[in-house]
Amino acid sequence: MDHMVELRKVTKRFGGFTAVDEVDLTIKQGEFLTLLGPSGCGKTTVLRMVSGFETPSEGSVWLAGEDVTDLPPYRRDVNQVFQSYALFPHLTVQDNISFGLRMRKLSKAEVAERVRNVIELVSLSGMEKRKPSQLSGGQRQRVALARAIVCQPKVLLLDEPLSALDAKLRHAMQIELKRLQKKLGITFVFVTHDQEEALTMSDRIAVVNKGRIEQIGDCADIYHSPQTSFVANFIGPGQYSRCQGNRA
Ligand SMILES: Nc1ncnc2c1ncn2[C@@H]1O[C@H](COP(=O)(O)OP(=O)(O)OP(=O)(O)O)[C@@H](O)[C@H]1O
Repeated sequence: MDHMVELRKVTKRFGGFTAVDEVDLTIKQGEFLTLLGPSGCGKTTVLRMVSGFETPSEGSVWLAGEDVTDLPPYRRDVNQVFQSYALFPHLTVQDNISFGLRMRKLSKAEVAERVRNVIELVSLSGMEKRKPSQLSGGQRQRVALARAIVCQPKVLLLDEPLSALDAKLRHAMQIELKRLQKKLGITFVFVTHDQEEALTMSDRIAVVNKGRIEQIGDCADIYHSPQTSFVANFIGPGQYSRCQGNRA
């Protein structure tokens, strides 16, 4: 199945307010797709309809060719990394990461093996017994990421996952995250309001404004051929070097 995530004419209203307005979006298997737009434009609401925490007012949501519009979150093969990380403070790194697997009733040996692999993948070896309070921001972010990928979801949703990090660490994690995504082949739907971050990481970018997708395309499309004045102004000059780094 080439189309991993599909939104068909999805609208979400909160009372009389339309937060998401007839959005059509198709995301390919293994793609890194970023929803980019200013605060309040509807990015998180789109993500929440993919995860199932929000139900569309109109339209349908499809995952791997299946209409999941009416399925609850736990029946969807997606996982999410939150801005706040949402780690359990009383559990060690190891136990935070294995939590979801233990709920799935896998054998102890299999859980241990998967956790070991993923800890190595996100460079947290040696930190297994620490609690979140004994970690730096970047290390906590890695735990959150490890916890999300250890269950091997088909789709990973990331809502501003790097926004709590300082600029230097943030840039390092952008590169790291992109590398991991390619290696794992998981479809990523990434939310940010940061143009530079979107250009650095994405295969394609959907620019969102007032609940609508204004334009969707790869970095070069968005940067060189903005189709609306909103896209042109929002992307702004001077960001293209990021994009070229990404294409290498
Ligand atoms: N449960 C809700 N009830 C009422 N309005 C809501 C609800 N959730 C979101 N909204 C409104 O819908 C709009 C889109 O919100 P959303 O969180 O999707 O934006 P966003 O683009 O993710 O913004 P940010 O970058 O600030 O997180 C906002 O105006 C918000 O106030």
